[in-house]
Amino acid sequence: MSTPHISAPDGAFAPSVLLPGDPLRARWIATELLSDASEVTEVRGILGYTGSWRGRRVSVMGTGMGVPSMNIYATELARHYGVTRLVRIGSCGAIDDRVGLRDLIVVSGASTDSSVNRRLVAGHDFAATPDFALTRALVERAETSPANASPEGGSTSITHVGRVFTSDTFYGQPASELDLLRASGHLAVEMEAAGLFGVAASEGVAAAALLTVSDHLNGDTHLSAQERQVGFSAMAEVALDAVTV
Ligand SMILES: O=P(O)(O)O[C@H]1O[C@H](CO)[C@@H](O)[C@H]1O
Ligand SMILES: O=c1cc[nH]c(=O)[nH]1
Repeated sequence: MSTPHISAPDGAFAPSVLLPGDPLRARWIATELLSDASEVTEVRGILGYTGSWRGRRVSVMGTGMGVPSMNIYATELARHYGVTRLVRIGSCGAIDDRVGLRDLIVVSGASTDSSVNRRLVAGHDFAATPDFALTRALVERAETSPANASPEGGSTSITHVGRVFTSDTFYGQPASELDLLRASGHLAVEMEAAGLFGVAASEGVAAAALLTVSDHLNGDTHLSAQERQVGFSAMAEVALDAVTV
């Protein structure tokens, strides 16, 4: 079987799929972290892989950027491939000064300027929240994962749990809007989490989101490409641990 956007045969995906926005991050995770990984889809360059992590079967696939793209891939995975657990692993731009570069954010809820989820609630505002058990597993793994441990003890990055803002746009958010988001308790901005939580609710599957802070929008600081790779491997290992317990 294939769908308009996924060319994999039946059974090609594991029940749990990690979802980075960047398909090349999916490939990096498959080749560097998974055992026996094989490519299962490549339609439009959105790469998907299935392999194993500590002996448990797991998949990883890119989603592209933005809510509409996430909506397509998450829906097709849940509806046509029997996927029951979807975990976004993405980058984000922090807007709260308590959150630093490289920190992890386990998303507890996502506000959004996207209108997509309103279709689920007759035009009203949808509460875009993740699955509690998956979210708890992410928090526990982030706090104990060897990938996130420093040689001196403790963690290499701080793990935050909180609200983020899913934006339809990467560019052009005025500083006044970021001020409002910060004042109303949002830790960071990104572009897919609320869309994923909406699909999970309508398809009856579990979803969660784990983010690495790649940019700080208050101070205009950014991780280098090399640092992104190291930071993202910690995030990927935490998510792999959380979905394969
Ligand atoms: O790193 P990923 O997962 O792509 O996530 C973030 O990066 C992209 C923007 O550069 C958007 O998709 C945003 O949500
Ligand atoms: O959406 C995003 C992702 C990373 N960094 C940002 O500033 N925004």
